[in-house]
Amino acid sequence: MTIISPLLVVAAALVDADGRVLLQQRPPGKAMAGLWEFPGGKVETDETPESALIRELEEELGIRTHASCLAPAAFASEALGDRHLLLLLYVCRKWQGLPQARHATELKWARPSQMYALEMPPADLPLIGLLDSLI
Ligand SMILES: Nc1nc2c([nH]c(=O)n2[C@@H]2O[C@H](COP(=O)(O)OP(=O)(O)OP(=O)(O)O)[C@@H](O)[C@H]2O)c(=O)[nH]1
Repeated sequence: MTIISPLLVVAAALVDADGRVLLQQRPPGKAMAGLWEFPGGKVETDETPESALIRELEEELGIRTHASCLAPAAFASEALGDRHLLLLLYVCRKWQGLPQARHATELKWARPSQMYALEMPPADLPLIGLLDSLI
């Protein structure tokens, strides 16, 4: 039997006062370039999922938040090349700073209903409806 090692990724649905969610566009040169995704990234050794997400939000957007502001919301489980992606999605409504695209090509605020018209990674598609029922 082949053991597929899971790739643990954390991501945030940052929700604004109008119920819109921040998406970022993956830059050229990265896998899935051009697709719109939730900010986040891989959980590194010795990190908790929450500390990894706090680090990624600071690196990618220049915003600061706290573990108490990260509400576990949904997860996705999807084959990704020779790995298996486990993506943990948190809802976050409270952060400090104005999100800036430090790594992404562009940022966009979108309601879940608008996400169906955007190109997003396959793992994210089941998350859209779940998010819609949560925010
Ligand atoms: N951040 C994020 N990653 C996602 C989403 N959906 C999804 O399939 N992924 C996948 O999860 C993996 C996250 O890796 P990444 O490359 O963004 O992570 P990272 O910031 O640690 O990048 P690095 O490897 O350049 O250091 C990628 O394979 C990415 O395609 C999503 O909504 N947000």
